[in-house]
Amino acid sequence: MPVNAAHTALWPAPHASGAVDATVHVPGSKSVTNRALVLAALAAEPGWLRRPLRSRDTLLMAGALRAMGVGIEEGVGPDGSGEAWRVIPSGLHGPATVDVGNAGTVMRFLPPVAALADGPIRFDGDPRSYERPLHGVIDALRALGARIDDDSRGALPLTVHGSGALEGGPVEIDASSSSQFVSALLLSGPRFNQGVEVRHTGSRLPSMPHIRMTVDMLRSIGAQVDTPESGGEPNVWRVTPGALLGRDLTVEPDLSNAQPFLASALVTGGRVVIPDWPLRTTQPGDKLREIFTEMGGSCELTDRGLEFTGSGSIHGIDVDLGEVGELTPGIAAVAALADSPSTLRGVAHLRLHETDRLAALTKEINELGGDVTETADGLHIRPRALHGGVFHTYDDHRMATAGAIIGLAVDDVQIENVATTAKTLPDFPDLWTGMLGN
Ligand SMILES: O=C(O)C1=C[C@@H](OP(=O)(O)O)[C@@H](O)[C@H](O)C1
Ligand SMILES: C=C(OP(=O)(O)O)C(=O)O
Repeated sequence: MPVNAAHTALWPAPHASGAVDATVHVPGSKSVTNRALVLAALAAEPGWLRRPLRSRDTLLMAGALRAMGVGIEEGVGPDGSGEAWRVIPSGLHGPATVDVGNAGTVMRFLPPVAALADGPIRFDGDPRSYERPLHGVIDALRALGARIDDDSRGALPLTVHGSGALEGGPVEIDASSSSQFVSALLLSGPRFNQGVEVRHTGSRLPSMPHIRMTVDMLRSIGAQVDTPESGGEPNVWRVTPGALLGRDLTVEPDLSNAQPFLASALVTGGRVVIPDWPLRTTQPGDKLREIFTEMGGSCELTDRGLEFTGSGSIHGIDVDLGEVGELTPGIAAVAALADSPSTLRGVAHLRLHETDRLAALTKEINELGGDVTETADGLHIRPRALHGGVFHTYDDHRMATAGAIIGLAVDDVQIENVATTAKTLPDFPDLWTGMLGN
């Protein structure tokens, strides 16, 4: 394989010379953008998506839907303001090839869409995508009537032989390795002949806010969804078949990508404002208001956005992150700089994320002089004086931002392949140096 210069490049993580005081406009949510694209593509009429995130994961989603026949055009929204995509649904068809990259949302949300297309849709992606769990989606689709060739591995690469429709109906899955299995089946459910009834049979289910996001977004375009929270059975979600409306949706800022900026206020005893922080949201990043407050900050939602202030001290935390697993790398980075130990629990499934995040965080923080140990389902972090060195990212955007957080407080930290932040936040290096006033 040719050596990719971007991969080996080292980015000197800026050291903060004083308390940060900045307003940071964080681009749109990956999870909202990719759900909105799928739902708009399945709708009965065109829709608008304003302020969509433009990053590797969302451009892969848009490219895949275009390959299946969906129109996604650049434009300004109906009110004339802001960048927007106009999504024009059409008869989904193959043959087509989908590159999922290493995007969980693309590899899991699109096979059910492909089952509704007419013709074969081939799915392939980065080497890591072959290792990420997909069996829940594949097995469920087969049980619901789809034909899939996957070389019996239950993983990528695979081909979905769509026949233009899917019977649907009740299905059992074990989604303990990824909530995205549930979201994937629910998102396409309104277009299955019988809708879908998903029953999760595993002992635990991570990332519940992301399932709530799926349900909320389905309901907002006219789908009928019964959930455990709306009086249904525990662990059962039911989507009624029906047409989806074309919507005009403005994407919220990505609150998980706001994390490193908020962390900078904690680490430097400074203040950061994130404009357009939603008052009500299903994004897991909203939990940062609570977690980072417990770790020593304070926050206030004002008409300027979320104003977050660090006190100058960082406290350790004992917290179950099972609902908000994608926040783990950033919390681990802050915890490594705290005045007391931390225990992060409930995140065993992170071993199958972009990289094995528990192993990667342990190794990289320890190589800077830290004292982190892996547990069965998380990390113990005992803060120690850290020193500079190379912080490897393993093609994981959240490892890169975690390293940048540590670099604020520790001299001479170099981030290998900071360009991997393009997965969800291509502007990260510029936003980071801009925030620091460089
Ligand atoms: O549905 C989504 O948009 C996501 C769900 C979560 O996945 P897992 O349940 O696999 O952790 C999360 O970690 C990921 O970043 C985004
Ligand atoms: C786990 C993540 O992404 P994905 O959507 O690829 O699962 C993440 O963004 O932290």
